[in-house]
Amino acid sequence: MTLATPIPLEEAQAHLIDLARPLTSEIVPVEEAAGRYLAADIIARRSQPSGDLSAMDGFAVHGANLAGPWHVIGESAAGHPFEGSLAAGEAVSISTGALLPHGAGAILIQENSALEGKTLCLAGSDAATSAYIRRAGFDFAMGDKLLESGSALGPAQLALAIASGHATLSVGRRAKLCVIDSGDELASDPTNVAPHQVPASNRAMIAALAAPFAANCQGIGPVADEKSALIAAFERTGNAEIIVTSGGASVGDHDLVRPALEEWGATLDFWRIAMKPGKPLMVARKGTQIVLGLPGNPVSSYVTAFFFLLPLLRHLAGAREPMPQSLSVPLSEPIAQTGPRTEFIRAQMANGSVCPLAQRDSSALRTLAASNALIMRQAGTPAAKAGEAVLVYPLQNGGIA
Ligand SMILES: Nc1nc2c(c(=O)[nH]1)N[C@H]1C(S)=C(S)[C@@H](COP(=O)(O)OP(=O)(O)OC[C@H]3O[C@@H](n4cnc5c(N)ncnc54)[C@H](O)[C@@H]3O)O[C@H]1N2
Ligand code: MOO
Repeated sequence: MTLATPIPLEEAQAHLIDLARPLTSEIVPVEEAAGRYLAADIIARRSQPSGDLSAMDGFAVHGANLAGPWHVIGESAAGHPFEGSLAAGEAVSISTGALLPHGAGAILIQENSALEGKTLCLAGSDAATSAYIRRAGFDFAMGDKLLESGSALGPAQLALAIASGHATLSVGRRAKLCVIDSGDELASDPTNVAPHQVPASNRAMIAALAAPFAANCQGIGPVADEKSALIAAFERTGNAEIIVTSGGASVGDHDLVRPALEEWGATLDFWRIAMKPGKPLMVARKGTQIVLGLPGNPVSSYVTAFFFLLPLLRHLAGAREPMPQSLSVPLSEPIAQTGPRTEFIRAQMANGSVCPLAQRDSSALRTLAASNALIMRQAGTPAAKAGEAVLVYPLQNGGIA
C-alpha cells in the first residue's frame, strides 16, 4: 500500500508496528540483561526474605515481655544465625538482616538498650517492638509473578530477578540494524570538507540513538546519488533486519531512494506523515527486511528515528510498550499556533517547566544538541501562553524514562 496523502503520526506508528512481529527470544545472564525486554514472566523461585529477619541492629527478645529485663544468651549475625531458641525473658544480640531465632517476637534497637554483663534493660523511650521484624515472604513469595513478559529491564528489575532466584533470563532478541548515508554532497571525513559538501552526520546520530535497542549496527556510505550505487548498498545489508536510510526521499530529481528500493525489489508501504519535521518517510519491505527511509535534514532524521525507528526496534525486541513516553509540562514561554502538521519543537526542560527554542529549521543541529525534550503540538492547535501545560517528550533513553 502506498499512501500519497499525509497520514497522522499515530496512525503511521501503529501501521509500522503492525508490519513486524517481535523477534525470537534468547537466554542471557541477568547481569547482561539491562535495557532488554522480558520474553517470559519472571516467577519467584524463592521467597524474600526466606525467614523472619531483623530490620535493625539491637536485640531480638522473646515476645512475652516487651519491657525487659532479659538475659542475653547469644548472637544472631547476618549470615550466622543463632541456632537455639528463646525462652521467656531471653534475648540475643542481632544485626540488621540477621535471622530471628525461634521464640523471638520483638526487636529492641541498640539506641534504646543498656547491656550490663548478660543483662539487657530498656534505656530509651521505646520498648521492644515487632515493627522492626521483616516477615518471611513480605517482599515476595515463591511462585509470585514478579514481572510480566514485555517488561523493560533496568537496574531494579535485574536486582529483583537475582533476588528471586534467577541467574539467567529469557529476553527478546534485538534486531540487527544497518544505517546508510546517501547523497553526493556528503563528506565522509568531517576534517576535510569542500565548500559544496556537508559532513555526513546522520549515520552516527541514528546509530547512537538506536544502539540500546539494536543487536549491532552496520554503517554504509556515504553512497552516491546513483540508483545503481543505492541498489548495491541495499545488496550489502546482508542479514540486517532493519535498514535505515536518510535523505534522498523527497521529490527532487536526485531523490533516488524510492526508485532504488523499488528496483531492488522492495514493496513500499507509505511515505508521507503529517508531522513537522519529518514529512517524507518511507517504509518498505523486502522479505523479512524492513527499510525505513528517513528524511535527510538532520533534525528530521532525529525526530523520525525517535518516533518510528526506536518504537519499531523496541517492538522487535519484545517491548510491551514500545512508544516514547510523554509528560504534561507548563511552558516557560508562549508558543505560536500550529499549522496543518503535528509539530515537534526542540525545547529545554528544567525545574518543572519547558522552554521552546526559537530555531525551528530542520537542519539546525546546534538547537537539537541544546535540547533535552521535544514539545508536541497537534496540528491546528491554537497559540499557548506561558504557564499553560503542553505535551513533552523527554529525549533521554530514547524516550523511555
Ligand atoms: N519541493 C519540495 N522540496 C522539499 C520538500 C517538498 O515537500 N517539496 N520537502 C522538504 C522536506 S520537509 C524535507 S525534510 C526534505 C527531505 O529531503 P530528503 O529526505 O529528500 O533529503 P535530501 O534532500 O537528500 O537532504 C536534505 C538535507 O539533509 C542533508 N543530509 C542528507 N543526508 C545527510 C547525512 N547523512 N548527514 C548529514 N546531512 C544529510 C542534505 O545535505 C540536505 O541538506 O526535503 C525538502 N524539500
Ligand atoms: O519535514 Mo522536513 O522533515 O520539515 O524538514
